[in-house]
Amino acid sequence: MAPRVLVSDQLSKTAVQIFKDRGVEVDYLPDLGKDKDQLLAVIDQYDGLAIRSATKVTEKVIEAASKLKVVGRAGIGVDNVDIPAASRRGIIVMNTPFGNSITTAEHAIAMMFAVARDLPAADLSTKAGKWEKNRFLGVEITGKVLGIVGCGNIGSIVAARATGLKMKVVAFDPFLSAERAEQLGIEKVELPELFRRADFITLHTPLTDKTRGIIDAAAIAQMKDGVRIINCARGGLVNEADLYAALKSGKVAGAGIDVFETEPAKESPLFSLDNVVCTPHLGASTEEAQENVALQVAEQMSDYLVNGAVSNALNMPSITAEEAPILTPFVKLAEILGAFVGQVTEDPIKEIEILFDGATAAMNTRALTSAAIAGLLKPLVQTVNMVSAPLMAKERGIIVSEVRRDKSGVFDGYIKLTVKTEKMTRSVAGTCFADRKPRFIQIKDINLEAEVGRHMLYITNRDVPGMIGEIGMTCGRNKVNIANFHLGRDAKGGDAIAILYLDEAVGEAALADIRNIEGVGQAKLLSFEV
Ligand SMILES: NC(=O)c1ccc[n+]([C@@H]2O[C@H](COP(=O)([O-])OP(=O)(O)OC[C@H]3O[C@@H](n4cnc5c(N)ncnc54)[C@H](O)[C@@H]3O)[C@@H](O)[C@H]2O)c1
Ligand SMILES: O=C(O)[C@H](O)COP(=O)(O)O
Repeated sequence: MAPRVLVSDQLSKTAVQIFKDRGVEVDYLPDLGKDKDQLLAVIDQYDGLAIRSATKVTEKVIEAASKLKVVGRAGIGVDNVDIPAASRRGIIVMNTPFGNSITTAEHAIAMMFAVARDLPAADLSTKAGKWEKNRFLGVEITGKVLGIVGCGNIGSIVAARATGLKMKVVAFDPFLSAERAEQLGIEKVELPELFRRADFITLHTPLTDKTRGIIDAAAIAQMKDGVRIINCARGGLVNEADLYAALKSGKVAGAGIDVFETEPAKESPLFSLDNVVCTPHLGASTEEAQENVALQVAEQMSDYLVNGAVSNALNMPSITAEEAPILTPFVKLAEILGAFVGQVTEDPIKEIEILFDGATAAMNTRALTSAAIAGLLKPLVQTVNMVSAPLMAKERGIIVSEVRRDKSGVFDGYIKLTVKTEKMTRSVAGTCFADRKPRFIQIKDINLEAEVGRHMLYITNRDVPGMIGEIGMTCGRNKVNIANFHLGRDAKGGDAIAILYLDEAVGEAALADIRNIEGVGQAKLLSFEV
């Protein structure tokens, strides 16, 4: 059945055409996202949800979305999506990190000019027939210091535009390297210095616990008298009450505000001030940006729903369309290795080490690791998948580590999973041959070669004569047909394992009979999604 997507925000119709062209059914209901009850009522019908900022993807929406696999944000900010809740349910959240950056940077620059020259107030006054030539005395931006808080995609574009306008740019961003600052022709400074030196301040950070209220009364007190502040990033970065007070007192000469603490912002004390220019979250609203983000989100979501390719996901490693076919059998293998240890290990797992040998070391190991953890946790949490697995492992305090190494044996590449509990360490290794089918190649450091079946019996035993016959006869007596029987041992007469691929699952009685065979240690029925 074709996957089905709901577009619940005002996206360009380009998205609809792309979904259709890619074989995805699509319902275009661009106002539905504003009505949370309606969204809750229909969301269980969809595999994908394409949104902008008006749709709030809350934990409640995610709980109701029984089929949902992907949320696609046509834009950058995902603060309207409960990502931890989505991750827990294995739903990928993706955005389009670059599609509207230029447009938003241009809006910040437009705001700066509008504030510097009182354009909206002058426009209103002129249209009212007042011709107040003496009322509006602006400031030049040439030669002024622009302080950029947050110098990522948008902040960097603003920096480039501002230096072109002959401003002196200083920036505060903990992740801005000295080389990048030099490349941009700007000065990297700490926040207090930026506050002290800037004539204009523009914000381009996400809203996080650290950035909330980054512009408040205490910050404003450190600024130059007559500073002008622009916020085209997120409401909440600026404490609006503190900004209002500073605008009233004249400490802040003007502000350009595109985003508000509460949106839609239908009322605000800021609206009463002439020296504030407000827009209704229009940063990304140009024809070009909206085409870009709609096209990109529809392609990314279709790629995922149709081919399993993942790009720009915020809660899962990327898998490109090119690597998806090569990676898929190894994702399955990693999941099966995880499922093996998850089923045979009875004590709580403390640590997981995933060794990527040879060709597998050059693959997308983050995706493979996620798949291995997902397989391992499945016996405990049925709903876990590659998206939710790393978070769930973390929540359970399991330490995960990856090791990559050059080809070390006869196989071109293999994956080995080792888990540690309080009491023991257990490992399993596997590979995929040219037929793309997963095989176990080592269990508990004992070499063997076993295909993976839906139902398997895992037996540890002493290496004594007659064991194969005993196990075979016991299965036969219990009417269990063996499709394949693989053996391995560490030394003659030492520890051995048998792994049997069965036509159907064995019952408890048969398992008890096998456990009663002289020399058998563990006997466990395993099942794999193959
Ligand atoms: N108004 C709009 O319509 C509109 C449009 C697009 C984006 N946005 C918003 O603009 C913001 C920036 O977007 P972007 O694409 O440039 O994001 P980005 O991730 O590329 O850049 C954000 C930068 O902020 C920096 N940062 C994080 N915490 C910081 C802190 N405490 N102090 C200083 N810097 C910090 C990061 O290191 C990063 O470099 C986002 O909040 C996004 O949602 C708004
Ligand atoms: O984060 C973003 O991309 C912007 O805030 C744009 O939001 P919008 O798509 O709702 O205009």
